[in-house]
Amino acid sequence: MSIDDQVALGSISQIAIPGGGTLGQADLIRAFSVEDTTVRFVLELKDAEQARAFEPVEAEARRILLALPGVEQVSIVRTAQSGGGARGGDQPPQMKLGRHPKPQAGPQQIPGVSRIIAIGSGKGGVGKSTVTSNLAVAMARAGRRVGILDADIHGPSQPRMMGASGRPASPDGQRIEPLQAHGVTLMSIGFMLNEGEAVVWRGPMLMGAMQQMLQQVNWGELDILLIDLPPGTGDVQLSLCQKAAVTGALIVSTPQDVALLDARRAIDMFGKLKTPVLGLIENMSTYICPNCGHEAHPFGHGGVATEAKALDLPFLGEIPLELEVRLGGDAGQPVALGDGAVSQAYARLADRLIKGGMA
Ligand SMILES: Nc1ncnc2c1ncn2[C@@H]1O[C@H](COP(=O)(O)OP(=O)(O)OP(=O)(O)O)[C@@H](O)[C@H]1O
Repeated sequence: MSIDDQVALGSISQIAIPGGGTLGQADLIRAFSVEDTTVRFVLELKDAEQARAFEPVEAEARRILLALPGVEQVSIVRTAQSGGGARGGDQPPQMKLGRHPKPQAGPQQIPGVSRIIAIGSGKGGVGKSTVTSNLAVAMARAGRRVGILDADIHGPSQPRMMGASGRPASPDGQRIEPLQAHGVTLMSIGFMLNEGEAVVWRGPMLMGAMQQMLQQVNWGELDILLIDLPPGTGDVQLSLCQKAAVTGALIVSTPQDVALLDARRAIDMFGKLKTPVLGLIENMSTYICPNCGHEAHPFGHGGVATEAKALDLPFLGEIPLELEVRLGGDAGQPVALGDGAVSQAYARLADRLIKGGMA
């Protein structure tokens, strides 16, 4: 049965919203679409606080839509990407980051966060940040409560990839309110810096900054927090695994030998830090020419699966090389929001992690 999108939209317009009025009056619904049996839309909200307050509205909308004949799936994403107002505009929050770490007895849990997964790579530029943002979106679409901590101090790219340009607020200078983008709770070390500012923390200062990002951010209730690490095997990885109870690490690599060699070093490092490696992901695997459909393998193919086998680690899947991935990343609209081949590859990856109890 085909679903009339105006009927579907109209069915949720009378839902009462926090602060008075109805969803329809408040004009908060964006990108409403109906495809086959799935209804999708974005609820565009002002900030993290409003995004939280709208949880019951989302639940009610889901309930009403699922009761409509023909609707089998509902995907609602709450975003709060714009700066301004209570979130502190375009200035970094008034909170000093990069102080000396507080003494702590071993790795700590983050209150409310069930699992922490670090995403690492040996080599730079293999797509670790792209995989992080898309995997987060895919898991959010699968109904998980997901956060991203962008800890790539040398080149934080999550704000751009997730399209979050505002600044988090820290009203009391002690706690930080993360942003929301595409249904994902987001904090980046990049939000704490002025544009063009370089980070030169090392050793203890870096450890203090990592501790603050983990413990002083109001993460809320999350099923999973993904941590986008800098490439390689440095201080951030060390700080993270010493400060936080990391459930495990995912390693992203392209299939060619040089990348795999570096990936092996990263795997070795996580072993030394006693952080289990949950599996390997091959990025930029197959390239299918959009014009003629020819399949090519610019970086080789299957190298990561072979490596995983040799190291007796799970191979979690491969992500094709596609122009849409880069365009989506540059535009702040991760390709996993759509329905193409790459989005499906991410949905499979998310499903595998969820079914494996890792997310
Ligand atoms: N599957 C893909 N298809 C096409 N382009 C991709 C793919 N994966 C990543 N890219 C592009 O490759 C570039 C590098 O990706 P990304 O920044 O995610 O890598 P990284 O490993 O996090 O890099 P860094 O070393 O800077 O942390 C980006 O421009 C991204 O859009």
